[in-house]
Amino acid sequence: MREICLMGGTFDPIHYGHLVVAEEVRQQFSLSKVLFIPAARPPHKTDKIISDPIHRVNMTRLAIASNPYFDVSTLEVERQGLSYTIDTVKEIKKIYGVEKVYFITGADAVLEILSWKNAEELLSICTFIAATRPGYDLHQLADTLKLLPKEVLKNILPLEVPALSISSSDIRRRVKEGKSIKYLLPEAVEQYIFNTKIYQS
Ligand SMILES: Nc1ncnc2c1ncn2[C@@H]1O[C@H](COP(=O)(O)OP(=O)(O)OP(=O)(O)O)[C@@H](O)[C@H]1O
Ligand SMILES: O=C(O)c1ccc[n+]([C@@H]2O[C@H](COP(=O)([O-])O)[C@@H](O)[C@H]2O)c1
Repeated sequence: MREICLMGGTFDPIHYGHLVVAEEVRQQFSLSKVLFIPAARPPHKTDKIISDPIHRVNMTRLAIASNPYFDVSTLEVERQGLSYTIDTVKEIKKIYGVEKVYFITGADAVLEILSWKNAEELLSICTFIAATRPGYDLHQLADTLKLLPKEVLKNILPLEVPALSISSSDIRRRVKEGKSIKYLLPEAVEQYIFNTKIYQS
């Protein structure tokens, strides 16, 4: 394998927004593997209450089970400290011996890329695929990205994906309010959420 694509996220829970983006990227870039990496401690969410990583890994495994190109890595869950992407990309390169690493982010996340740990180094060893999500159209994204330095810009590829207005926070809120979450995420994940009652307290 020469290239690998990573999809990092809190995945609390994973939903069809994540899955559609990953499948679209896999197809458009003809990739043989997309690795979903649940972040143990997402660096920009230290003030937020996040479900136990075990639950988020379990849900991610259930969600990707039917796609032979998708896999889950527990690398960040096993690592101590905050889940910095630079550390993950370096580790992945070592483990898989790949020449090229892609990292999928939503357009909202990529606009904050310069605040990530060692952003310049990260952008030199990894290509970011910035998927447009609802509210962030591609033209608006391109205009904003123009503000970034040229060296950074060449390693960020904006990509239009079928827009799904789904977010994990909305799903958690719906569960708390006793509303339906059907068709927002895979049925196995929906069952897991109801069996474990993770979002009900
Ligand atoms: N509906 C969506 N379409 C495209 N990208 C998405 C979508 N939802 C999340 N993403 C992207 O997937 C990555 C992981 O997202 P994350 O696990 O934080 O989910 P989230 O739905 O954004 O969660 P929350 O609502 O709790 O902030 C991020 O890069 C985010 O921008
Ligand atoms: O490395 C960083 O500094 C960094 C800062 C913010 C987010 N990230 C990563 O970006 C991915 C999406 O994060 P989030 O918080 O939107 O779920 C996840 O893999 C995080 O670990 C990484």
